[in-house]
Amino acid sequence: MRLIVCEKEIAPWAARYIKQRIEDFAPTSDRPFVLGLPTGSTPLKLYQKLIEFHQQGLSFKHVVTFNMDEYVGLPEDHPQSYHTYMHQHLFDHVDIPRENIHILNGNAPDLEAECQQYEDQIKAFGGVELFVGGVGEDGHIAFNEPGSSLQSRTRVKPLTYSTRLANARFFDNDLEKVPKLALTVGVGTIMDAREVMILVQGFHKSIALAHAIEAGINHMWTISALQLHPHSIVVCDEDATMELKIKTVKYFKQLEQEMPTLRESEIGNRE
Ligand SMILES: N[C@@H]1[C@@H](O)[C@H](O)[C@@H](COP(=O)(O)O)O[C@@H]1O
Repeated sequence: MRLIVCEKEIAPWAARYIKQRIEDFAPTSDRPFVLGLPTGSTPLKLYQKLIEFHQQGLSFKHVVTFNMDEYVGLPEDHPQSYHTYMHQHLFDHVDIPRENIHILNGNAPDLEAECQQYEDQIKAFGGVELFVGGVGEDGHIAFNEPGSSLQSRTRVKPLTYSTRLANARFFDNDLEKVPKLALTVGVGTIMDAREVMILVQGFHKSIALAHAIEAGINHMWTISALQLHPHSIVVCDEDATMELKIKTVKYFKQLEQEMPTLRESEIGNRE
């Protein structure tokens, strides 16, 4: 695992990394770059940066995206649906073809079939090249709440009280308006990606980050599954490191200083 500690903003590092991965991959229509994407407040600046890069020439024409999750029962055009979020904050501003965009349909008549179809589509594209994600305060990735199987696949998931409380800010601070169910890719789906990059920002995520980096693998902190991934990167700000040992932070910072290369694969034996 790489831990990138950014002094303030994490978006510039993360956006540059994604840009470089897409450019190095040199995607074509026959061999697109398959990118997993998150929602939430953390990736907002990342998307702004990617739009800037697009304005400077980065193309998403041969990028295929799979979003992590979507609420169940929220109309697609609801201001808080992840469909709306993604179009507003990224897709409407770049040259990605509509047919390359995949977001789970939380209004599908058969939700289980919808989830299975999503898994099949990912497989049909040869898997996800880079899955970008955020993390909840309770350590969840996508909507894989505490206690989720670390081998889980895309499925319907009830949201915990704490997640609904955290997300009530997007629903007029009214808990009753926050959906109780979501469709989400599983921990196993994320772990199958060739590379995973998780963004962690703010003091309120520091306990989750400590569980991800220093504690054992535990289904109560689904982010900790990343410890088993051969190519994972956690990009965080200083505030998020507050619960980590000073020694841990120094160690990872030193590693980055000594090996200033962007690609894990080029570093080879570092995991
Ligand atoms: N399903 C999403 C997660 O994918 C996201 O990582 C999390 C954190 O969001 P934020 O970045 O707003 O803290 O929110 C939701 O629960």
